[in-house]
Amino acid sequence: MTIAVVGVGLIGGSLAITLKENGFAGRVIGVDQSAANIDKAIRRRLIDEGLPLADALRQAGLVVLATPVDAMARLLPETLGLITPEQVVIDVGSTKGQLLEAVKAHPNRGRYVATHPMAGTEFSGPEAAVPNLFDHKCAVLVDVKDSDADALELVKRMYAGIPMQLVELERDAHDLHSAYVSHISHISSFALALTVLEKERDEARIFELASGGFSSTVRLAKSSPDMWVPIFRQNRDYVLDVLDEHINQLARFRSLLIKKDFEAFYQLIEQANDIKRILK
Ligand SMILES: NC(=O)c1ccc[n+]([C@@H]2O[C@H](COP(=O)([O-])OP(=O)(O)OC[C@H]3O[C@@H](n4cnc5c(N)ncnc54)[C@H](O)[C@@H]3O)[C@@H](O)[C@H]2O)c1
Ligand SMILES: O=C(O)C(=O)C[C@]1(C(=O)O)C=C[C@@H](O)C=C1
Repeated sequence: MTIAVVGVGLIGGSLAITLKENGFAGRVIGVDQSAANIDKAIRRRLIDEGLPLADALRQAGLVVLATPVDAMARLLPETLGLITPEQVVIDVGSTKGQLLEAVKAHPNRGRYVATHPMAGTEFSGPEAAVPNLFDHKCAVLVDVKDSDADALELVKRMYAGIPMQLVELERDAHDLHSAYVSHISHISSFALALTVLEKERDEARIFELASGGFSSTVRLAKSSPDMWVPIFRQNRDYVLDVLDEHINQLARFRSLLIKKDFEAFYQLIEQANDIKRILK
């Protein structure tokens, strides 16, 4: 099968190379607003060639939208307007509500399957793409009742073959749980990086003293604003909901420190340790 990947960055590039290596894709055409990224993707053999969207759509059985989510909201209706009834379109975006709203009445809505592979890194662009990124992670399929049965079957086969575990969610549940489990961690890490950069003016000390603790909690702060600002714009309400709770929790630690109530501090850490039950 020929696949068109629109947005040949970390996720589009990683999916392209994964599907070529496992034989699902015979040929991958890249589409990207950045000619430099197309060149890099060809040089890294993530894609076979680069073409404009309309040309790529004439050849691809499956189209993967892998741009930031704001660009997707424009590209998805355009792409659905250009395909035949045999072609299938998916997106890999981190938010779903606005995207699904944008195509709810589209005559080709059934050819589209909304997906979210729950795997990634803090890096972006084709240089960051790797083949094993998705192995044994979870792929969320959203509002599957609105997709044609054959389109859904193809997309399930694609993800299951990687292999990934499939989870089905409605759009609101997807955006709420993504805010709670994924999006808040990024704000927390951006804020931590800003905190340390503000307080520790001696950058050499950051480099010397940073060990696993700081590095692991600040890793996500390296993530690109090009990807994350559109996510926060689209998922603002659920992110605000969980951010308020996060600020409350920070305030609890602050208040106990001020009161020198280290017994309660101990209990709070024990409560936090409960996360070990879920994530080993
Ligand atoms: N990074 C992650 O951890 C992760 C994980 C799962 C899903 N996602 C989602 O995957 C999508 C891509 O993220 P990424 O990390 O691969 O980003 P990226 O920055 O690595 O790649 C995005 C690519 O899209 C291109 N692009 C941007 N606007 C375009 C447009 N209008 N037309 C054509 N190309 C365009 C860019 O030039 C770039 O090559 C996002 O929607 C993101 O929410 C990201
Ligand atoms: O591990 C990372 O670096 C990620 O940011 C991946 C991550 C996440 O786990 O929050 C980020 C956004 C996605 O939509 C899915 C996965």
